[in-house]
Amino acid sequence: MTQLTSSKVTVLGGGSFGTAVANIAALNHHPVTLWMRSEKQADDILQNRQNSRYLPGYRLVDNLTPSLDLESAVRDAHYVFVAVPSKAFRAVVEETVQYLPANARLISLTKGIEPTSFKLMSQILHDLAPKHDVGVISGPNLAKEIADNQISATVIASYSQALRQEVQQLLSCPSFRVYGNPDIYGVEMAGALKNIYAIITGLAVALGMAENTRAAIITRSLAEMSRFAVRLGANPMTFLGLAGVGDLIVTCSSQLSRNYRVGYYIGEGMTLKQAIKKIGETAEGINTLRMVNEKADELGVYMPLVKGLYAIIYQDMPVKEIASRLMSGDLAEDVEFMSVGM
Ligand SMILES: NC(=O)C1=CN([C@@H]2O[C@H](COP(=O)(O)OP(=O)(O)OC[C@H]3O[C@@H](n4cnc5c(N)ncnc54)[C@H](OP(=O)(O)O)[C@@H]3O)[C@@H](O)[C@H]2O)C=CC1
Ligand SMILES: O=C(CO)COP(=O)(O)O
Repeated sequence: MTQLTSSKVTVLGGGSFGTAVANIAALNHHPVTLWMRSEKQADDILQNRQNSRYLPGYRLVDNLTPSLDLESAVRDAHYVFVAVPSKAFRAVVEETVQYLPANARLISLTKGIEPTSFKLMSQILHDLAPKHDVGVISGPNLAKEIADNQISATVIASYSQALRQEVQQLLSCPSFRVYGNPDIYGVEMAGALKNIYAIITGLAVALGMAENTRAAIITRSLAEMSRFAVRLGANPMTFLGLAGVGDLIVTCSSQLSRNYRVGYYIGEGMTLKQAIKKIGETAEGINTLRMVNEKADELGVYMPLVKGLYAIIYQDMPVKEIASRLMSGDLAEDVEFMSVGM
């Protein structure tokens, strides 16, 4: 692999993950521009070297520069990472493409699915910038732990081997290791789906579930999400890697996960609206749940955990009734992607 020289990196979206990834690239001595829409947050970074709204207490490297001007942020970028929530993704990229240099690589950091089209973020990038190489980063990557330089690993997925290798070099450092995977669809789908199961686990923890229960939920979640994604074309092996089981474990275990906290607060008795307001940041799993529930019906894929959470959140069904339904479904084999248990 050839050594990557200093490259201009731009990250679109100054939330927790955009800021954390921008800081890693800056730590690796690349000049980094972090584009955001809030003047207050940009000033905060310039003056205090921190993003107090999303990553309070973490010092940002000096060669990370905030910007409010999309054109100048993107104009001479080699790598453009997009880290805005999925509901804003298309609009932000639509505005960006007019300024993109011809050889710029586009990489999504977003873990969600576009409503109505059911497109993943890389598919939106392909739609809007068909001549550009596209990639996706996904894995067990809680933003605060990355900002804290805790040892973490992730996956860069792209059909382009050159892009995969470049991004591996761009972001790898002593606390962050980047693996490659050509299965862009599987990696991206895994990142979107695991948010649903984090909500379920958070809810179950708030209701006092035992450790056996958590292990059963996580494992059956993995079977369910793989079954769904494989039906749509993903490689099942991807789900045994960092972007699959890795991200599922961390998001179903940590209070740092916003999706897990949504479930936890609902388990404590809040309404969905109250839980979202309390978190005040992006929790993609809520919208993903609605879309996947509908798509599972359309495709005829068996997804009892998705169905159960949907019934609890959107149809006011009591958790006890859903749990007892899950435990009395048809008995099935364990280790098989198309199994129908739980
Ligand atoms: N946080 C994490 O640990 C991880 C997050 N991700 C994924 O990254 C994506 C982004 O999440 P994250 O950074 O955590 O989210 P946050 O909620 O922390 O921040 C969202 C950011 O997007 C900005 N934004 C929202 N809408 C727009 C818009 N229309 N135009 C411009 N900027 C906009 C917000 O700006 P403003 O402040 O002005 O509203 C804010 O800077 C999500 O899909 C998430 O799943 C992936 C891995 C880890
Ligand atoms: O994707 C994440 C960790 O990999 C972050 O999860 P949340 O969006 O639930 O905080």
